[in-house]
Amino acid sequence: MTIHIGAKPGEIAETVLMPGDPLRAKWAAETFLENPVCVNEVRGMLGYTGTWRGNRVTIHGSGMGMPSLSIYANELIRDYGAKTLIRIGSAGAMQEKIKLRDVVLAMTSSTISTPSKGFFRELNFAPCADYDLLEAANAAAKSKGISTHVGGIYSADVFYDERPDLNEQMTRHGILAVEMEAAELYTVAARYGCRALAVLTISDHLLTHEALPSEDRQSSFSDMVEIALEAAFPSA
Ligand SMILES: O=P(O)(O)O[C@H]1O[C@H](CO)[C@@H](O)[C@H]1O
Ligand SMILES: O=c1cc[nH]c(=O)[nH]1
Repeated sequence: MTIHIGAKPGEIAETVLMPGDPLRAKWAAETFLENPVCVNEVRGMLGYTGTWRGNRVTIHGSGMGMPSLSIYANELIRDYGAKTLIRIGSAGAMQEKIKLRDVVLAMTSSTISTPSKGFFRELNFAPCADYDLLEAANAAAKSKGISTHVGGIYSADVFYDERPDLNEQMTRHGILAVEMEAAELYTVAARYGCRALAVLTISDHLLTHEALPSEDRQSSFSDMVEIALEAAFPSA
């Protein structure tokens, strides 16, 4: 057990899928895993371990924002031995060509700040995805015919953004989408020699102001869960 995770030693798999929403962890585990067992309920941050095509997988919530994700990623890696961490999140599109329900694979993520910024000091560390995971996820998405975009995203610290000028610059520089966790996931994974990727579903559009109705969100997330599992276990 750790301060934030109640799982016993051995109850967390080396491969962990991390949605922001703990109820998405429950839904994904019950929908995609065989024999899912709840291994964490501390603070309502649900985590489940089961198998997918014979491979052990944990699906564990990260909470919203980089400080929350950082707590869970650190404990999953340092205390439970997680080696591959794949975020399965929602994101807001920042390019016209990207549509609702499209999938974005984050090659890298720009930020104003991450919880790791303090010790990087003057260095602008460039968080990046694990290449093998990225390539496998792209192949899985293509084989399913899912509309997918690969490139840079923005991990924001705030959901209610007061900097339209900054968003304009990111759109201008090709940033695909905004979410709130990937940069810290990539940074913590890099620190401990782990593999990480963010697979994102577009839930709303910053340019067109369209949004998925809340009742459609969960069903629209199936593609990204399947892509994440196939990326983690490409030969399964
Ligand atoms: O759908 P999740 O994974 O929570 O991700 C996105 O949704 C939340 C904001 O509504 C933030 O966590 C953002 O990154
Ligand atoms: O962080 C997020 C997630 C979805 N949509 C947004 O605009 N921001």
